[in-house]
Amino acid sequence: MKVPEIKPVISVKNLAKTFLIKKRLNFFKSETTEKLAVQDISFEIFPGEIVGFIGKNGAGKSTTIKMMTGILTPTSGTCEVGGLIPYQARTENAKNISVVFGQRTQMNWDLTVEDNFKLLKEIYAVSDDNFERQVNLLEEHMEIKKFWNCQVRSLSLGQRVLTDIALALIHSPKIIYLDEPTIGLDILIKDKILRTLQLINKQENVTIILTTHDLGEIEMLCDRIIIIEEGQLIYDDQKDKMLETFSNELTIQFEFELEELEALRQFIELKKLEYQFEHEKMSITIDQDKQNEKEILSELYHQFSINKMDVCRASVEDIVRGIYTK
Ligand SMILES: Nc1ncnc2c1ncn2[C@@H]1O[C@H](COP(=O)(O)OP(=O)(O)OP(=O)(O)O)[C@@H](O)[C@H]1O
Repeated sequence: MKVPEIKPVISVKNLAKTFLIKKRLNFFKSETTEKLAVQDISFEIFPGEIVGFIGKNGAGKSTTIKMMTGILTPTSGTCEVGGLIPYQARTENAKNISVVFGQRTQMNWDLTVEDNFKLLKEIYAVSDDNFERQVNLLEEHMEIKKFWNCQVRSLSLGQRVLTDIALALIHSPKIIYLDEPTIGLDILIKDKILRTLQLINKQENVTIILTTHDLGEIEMLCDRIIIIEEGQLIYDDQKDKMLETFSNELTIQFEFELEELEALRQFIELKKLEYQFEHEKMSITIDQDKQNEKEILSELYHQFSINKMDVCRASVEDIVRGIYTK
């Protein structure tokens, strides 16, 4: 959708996955039930897009991604990634993609970081020149050489995830799937990881598919948001469009003089605004479809002694919370 005339790098059509769950009732009998994890999902992803895949626990995100990476075979529908059917051409597909799980590592714990990089170089048959170029690029952005001679088991969680992401980029994949990459990490390392992903995306045009429950991460990194709910795709659009469409609410927070409380309350009720207050701090919500924000702000300033005013529009988090609870 960034550049519609370019061919999609991922094309998913009417994808569905049903799991068969066998439950033993007694020694002789068992019962098989079906779990429809993904139903009739279709979308296309274009080279260089950063797409946030979100949804509640158990919504079907991982199952969809597992079909895109070739780990699972769909029950029906099709999925094409870089011109390949991932579950039919797993080895070929693996050369074009990388998968990073925040909770798990693809590195060998007993080897050093350097040895893990060299091992993957051999597995993906990366040439010496490309290896050097990529290691230098990753050093520039992620300072991986600091841990070069460390055994993986001695790394902290943050250092390990950072190194895992760097390692995932060593064969210059076209697509990188990240599943909760920054879970449990402190704000500094999280920021470093997200900035590096942004840079890699810009410089190398790597397509990024990110699954996370951290909507701040989505807000910072993603161009586009796909929401999955009970196995179905319920939202797919550019992040900016989502903000534009749904952020018609504006919250104004300010401090006021307590003796003006009653007059202020009358003003707010007359304007039919929603409000909350605690001590001398007031928060009012303006629905821009129904109320004129400029007029209200100007009247507030002229009629009351207002201090420290903040105007906040809805964030991706507010909007998604609204969509989830609909
Ligand atoms: N191998 C499996 N066998 C049976 N059911 C499964 C299997 N894998 C997933 N499911 C079920 O399919 C549904 C979707 O699971 P999935 O892991 O795709 O959700 P998710 O959106 O990734 O959730 P989370 O955010 O918790 O990781 C859930 O009800 C889950 O219990």
